Amino acid sequence: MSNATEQQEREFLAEVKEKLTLAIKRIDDAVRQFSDELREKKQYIHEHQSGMDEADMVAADQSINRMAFTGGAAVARKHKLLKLGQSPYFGRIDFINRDNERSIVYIGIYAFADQGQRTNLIYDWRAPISSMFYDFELGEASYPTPSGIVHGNIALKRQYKIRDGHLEFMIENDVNIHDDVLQKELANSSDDKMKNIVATIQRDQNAVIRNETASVMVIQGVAGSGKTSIALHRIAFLLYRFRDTIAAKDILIISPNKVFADYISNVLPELGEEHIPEMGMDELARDLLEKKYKFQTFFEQVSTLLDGKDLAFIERIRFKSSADFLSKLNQYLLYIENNYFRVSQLQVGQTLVPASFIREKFMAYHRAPILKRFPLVVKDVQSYVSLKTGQKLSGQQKTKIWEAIPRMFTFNNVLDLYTDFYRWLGKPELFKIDHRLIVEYADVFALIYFRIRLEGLTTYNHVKHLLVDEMQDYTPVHYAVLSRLFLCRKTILGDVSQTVNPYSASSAEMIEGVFPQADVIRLYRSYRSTLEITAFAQRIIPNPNIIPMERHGQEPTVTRYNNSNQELEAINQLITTFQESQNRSLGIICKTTRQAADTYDALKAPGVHLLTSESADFEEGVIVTTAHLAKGLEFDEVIVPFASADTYRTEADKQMLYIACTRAMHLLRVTYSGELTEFLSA
Ligand SMILES: Nc1ncnc2c1ncn2[C@@H]1O[C@H](COP(=O)(O)OP(=O)(O)OP(=O)(O)O)[C@@H](O)[C@H]1O
Repeated sequence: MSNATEQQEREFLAEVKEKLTLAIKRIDDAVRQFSDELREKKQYIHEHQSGMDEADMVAADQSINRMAFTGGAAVARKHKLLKLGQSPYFGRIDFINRDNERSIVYIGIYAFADQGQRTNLIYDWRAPISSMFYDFELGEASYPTPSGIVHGNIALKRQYKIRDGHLEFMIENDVNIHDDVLQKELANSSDDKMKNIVATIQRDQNAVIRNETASVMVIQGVAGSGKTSIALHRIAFLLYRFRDTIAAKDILIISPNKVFADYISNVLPELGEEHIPEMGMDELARDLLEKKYKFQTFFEQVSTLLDGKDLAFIERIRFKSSADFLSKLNQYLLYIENNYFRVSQLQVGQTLVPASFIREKFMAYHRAPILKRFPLVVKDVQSYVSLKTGQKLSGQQKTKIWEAIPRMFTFNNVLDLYTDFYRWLGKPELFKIDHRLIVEYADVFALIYFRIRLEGLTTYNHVKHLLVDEMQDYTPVHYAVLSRLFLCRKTILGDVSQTVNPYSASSAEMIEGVFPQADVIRLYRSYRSTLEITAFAQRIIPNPNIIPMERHGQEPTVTRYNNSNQELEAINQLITTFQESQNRSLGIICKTTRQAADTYDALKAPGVHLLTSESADFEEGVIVTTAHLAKGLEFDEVIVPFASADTYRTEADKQMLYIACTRAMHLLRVTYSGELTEFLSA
């Protein structure tokens, strides 16, 4: 790039910064004025309160609220401008349209306009025109607008890295794009929160982020393909694109655990959006079962699986995770509707209510959940009787009808019907409920499904977009529940290779079976790990379709120690080395909760944290945890201890090992004593 060009760019940056400072000052002045006015107004009301009637008070209140709201919006705007001051923009395209008009489009996290000249100095990355930055190189380009597609040419394309207001570097994209900047971004060390990727969103990712039409979008992406990042950017995009109809509070993220929720909590605020409501699947279950049943959590189910080999337990899980299970549940519901309402004629006083009348009414309410039809049928029977007799019913007669009708149905509570389902199926052994009445995790969503179908549950109508991460962990029954409760658009993402329970994993195809209208997107490029780490993880679970980034680092190591004490000593050494390095996060990822707790106790070094299913935050530094909890997270360095044949034996263990290794961005070390697991010995 010529010196003159660079000079021009530096001048432009200085000008933008100056204008930002001015805009911030204007906001400060306005906020000061607001708060003065607000104070005066309050003072005035206070002094004149006695002379004001109800209407005056309401009007005064409203005007105060309005002022406070405007003041709040000004403060939020200032916050954004301060952020822009740190890094005003990251890209530029010069677009020449068919009328030969040139638009210079600088792109940043938010838009910023020059008030004086009424021009846009910086465009929001989500603006229609900004999409060309991600979608095109130099030459022909186009972008969609509400009034049609605009065609033209990109004459110039640049990328910038501006940090703390200083231009660190600038790249002219004449040939191959993005890669330099992307490489630099990926080489950075990771802290305790997920980062935004607006400056380097890739083309296939951009298509997912900006998709406006899909009612259900299923993203199957390999480890580190940016699924979670993309889903969050998609939310930011939708909030921008549909800002008149969707607000942050209308979105719900269903996340696997609190730590993950904490880990991703930064991305949307960084993009200028408010915090999005979030909920765990277990939390949702607790809500829907209204504390009527106690149940095993998903985390406990996985721990039980990893601890031993209870074949019957596995069999129960396997069956209840199948699409066949869902269809059997549906068949049973149809069966009881047709067979369990055993009507007989009912005598009320002198009147005989014919069985056919009662059945006909029961069937006529086919839109209502079965257990909710009885009160409706009762009302009809009452009307029938009073019409026949020409008299009002006595209290006794009413009671008789209220008791008799529900009794015609074989069962009238959900748990009894659910138990009966297994009898009907001829497999009563598939339902186990322990003496403390704790329901197994595999039954939880089936029970909820029964509640929905038999009793009806209110839907989450206020939610306008649902985001479900780690889709592979949920079964057809989960999705049947979600689709009945959330009638809104959905983004569902995950990776079938990263399941923590191989007996209940769902693929994109299976989810497509539940949502036939879904757009299914597959992502194969992996960004997180160095090529060496990705190649290493491929030895555990090969995926010929994965496309690793051309980013190199140290070859992962597999080291044997004579015993676990020596192994722990070596890990202690590695922690010291890490603490002296530039890297900011180190994950020591074990298979089981017990191993993680023991390792943590044995290490007891300062700055080492234990992450459990109870933890709420993801802390920077050294973290000891399990593969299950580390799923979705990433670390600069990862140590996978105890990788012996004893620890990693089963299919479930293999998955855990894969998840553990794919958490590493730059450095991976595997340690063991005894014999190495067969999953790594090939
Ligand atoms: N376009 C991109 N530019 C810069 N970094 C990216 C890009 N896409 C992904 N990344 C980075 O790759 C890493 C993995 O992203 P993310 O965690 O979203 O992937 P994922 O597919 O959800 O991973 P996993 O399923 O393995 O948990 C993150 O560090 C993210 O910042």
